[in-house]
Amino acid sequence: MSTPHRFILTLGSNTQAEHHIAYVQKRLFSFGGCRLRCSTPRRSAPVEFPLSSTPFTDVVIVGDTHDELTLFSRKLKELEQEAGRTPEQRATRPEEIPIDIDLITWDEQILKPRDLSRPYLRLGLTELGVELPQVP
Ligand SMILES: Nc1ncnc2c1ncn2[C@@H]1O[C@H](COP(=O)(O)OP(=O)(O)OP(=O)(O)O)[C@@H](O)[C@H]1O
Ligand SMILES: Nc1nc2c(c(=O)[nH]1)N=C(CO)CN2
Repeated sequence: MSTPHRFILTLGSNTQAEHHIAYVQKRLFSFGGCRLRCSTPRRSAPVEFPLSSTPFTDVVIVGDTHDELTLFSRKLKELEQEAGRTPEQRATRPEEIPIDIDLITWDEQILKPRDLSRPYLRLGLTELGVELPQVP
């Protein structure tokens, strides 16, 4: 079998966070051929989010999968919608984030450079003993 791809992702929620994060974690664990390790959920003030001052809860997940990037990204987008982040919800209540799934890295690629300095990501990675890929 091919070498698996290694990823780091974050789950963030500012609305019924415990419920939405638990739901998405359970669904992620049911993805075939995907190994995961999760940080403890952490609450913190919103970063770069002018729409609301409600705290976010975030979980950092590291894992590997035999899926290719396009398929894995599509599964995450579908899961986001299944968990309540539908186009309708985004349009009508943009200040509510039931769940935001952000794929931060894929093997050595940084997909979301903007998120790298966020404290919730740093703290979760430290807890998991994982370093970010080095930018050349
Ligand atoms: N500066 C901002 N001003 C207004 N809304 C923002 C701002 N930053 C984030 N948002 C809102 O937060 C949501 C989550 O941001 P994020 O960058 O994760 O985008 P996304 O829509 O989930 O797309 P992606 O697929 O890139 O993750 C956005 O959809 C937007 O509604
Ligand atoms: N603390 C924190 N701040 C954020 C987060 C997040 O998950 N946690 N997500 C955002 C976009 O969805 C914007 N700001």
